[in-house]
Amino acid sequence: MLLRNLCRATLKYNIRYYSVKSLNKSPPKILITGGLGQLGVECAKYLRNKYGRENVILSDIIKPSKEIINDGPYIFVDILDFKGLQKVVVNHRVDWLIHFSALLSAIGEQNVPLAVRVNIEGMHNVIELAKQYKLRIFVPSTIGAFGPDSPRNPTPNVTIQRPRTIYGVSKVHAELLGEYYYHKFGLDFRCLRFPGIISSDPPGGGTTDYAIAIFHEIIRKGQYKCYLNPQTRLPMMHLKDALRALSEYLEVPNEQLLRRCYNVTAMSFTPEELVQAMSKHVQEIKISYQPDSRQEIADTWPQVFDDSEARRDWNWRPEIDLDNLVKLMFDEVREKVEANGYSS
Ligand SMILES: NC(=O)C1=CN([C@@H]2O[C@H](COP(=O)(O)OP(=O)(O)OC[C@H]3O[C@@H](n4cnc5c(N)ncnc54)[C@H](O)[C@@H]3O)[C@@H](O)[C@H]2O)C=CC1
Ligand SMILES: CC(=O)[C@H](N)C(=O)O
Repeated sequence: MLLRNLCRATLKYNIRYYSVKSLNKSPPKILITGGLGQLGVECAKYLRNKYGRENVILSDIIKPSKEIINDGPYIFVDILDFKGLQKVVVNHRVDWLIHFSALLSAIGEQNVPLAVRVNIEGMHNVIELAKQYKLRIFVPSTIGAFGPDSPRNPTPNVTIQRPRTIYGVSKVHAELLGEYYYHKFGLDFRCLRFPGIISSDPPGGGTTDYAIAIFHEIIRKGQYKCYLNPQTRLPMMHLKDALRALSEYLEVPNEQLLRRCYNVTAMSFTPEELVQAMSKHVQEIKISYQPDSRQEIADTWPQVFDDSEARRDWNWRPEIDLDNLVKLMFDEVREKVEANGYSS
């Protein structure tokens, strides 16, 4: 089954790749903002494989490691500096902008003024820039763009959105602004609402982070104190599926898209179910539960995400289920922990 899915994905990928080549189009020049976070580094690797090393420029306001520099082009870009952004787009002849810079849900609640600046003012800058230079712009949204008034199981693509975090508010603002610029100015705005993304890299301060931290803590110490209740169900996806979704979505012809914002997901699980799946790989897991302020956020978010519109319009299909995710995470995190040592 997995093999069949992989073959189907490879075939699809090749067809798309061939279609770009056969039209004799040169690959797009892509700029990723906020690129040194959980998603950006792997996203750059993924897209460099597809479009060429020099065509994907990673940027952030953080000093990069040697590995980042060796991987491909990296530059300083502060999304709050409009002139600086203009200079980069002009000098590097950017075609596509992938806008990752943001403060996530939990960290955003700790510094609301900064979240307003980065998530809302930053969005104003990049969207104006994309309009001025006719860029294709991708902005990720999130399950956090929904709130207590939204249907939670399942949460459809179009429904009530009344989030209670500044992160969610800023993402609804980004979705609406993007759709407005699309209708008003013809801007090629594309947005996927992601669930919690799981990978071995450190997450940026979200509500779904437990599902990453638990692997690091169990491998290092054999125990984990979870900040969510055992029955808190949230939609999730492995990073590999998220990057494939992003990359496939960016290549869909405009006329095929009936929306500019799509829900995508792969699975939903609770901490309890995750522990159960993990227990097939380790002898003993000591887990305790001590809910904190993130529980209140999780209680307002979707439990099951309905991504049927993405499946219908551009054939979105996740490939990694819970058991595969757990296996991948054990392999990836073990490798990291062994490379960096067990104490932290
Ligand atoms: N990780 C997840 O589970 C999900 C992520 N997303 C979205 O995907 C995007 C990327 O997420 P992550 O990589 O997890 O976030 P992250 O928090 O790991 O990385 C965000 C990056 O933004 C950068 N940044 C902050 N202020 C900046 C500024 N003024 N100029 C330029 N860069 C700045 C930070 O240095 C950081 O490297 C975000 O927009 C997030 O909302 C959406 C749903 C799920
Ligand atoms: C789901 C997200 O957007 C993020 N991981 C968060 O928990 O804030």
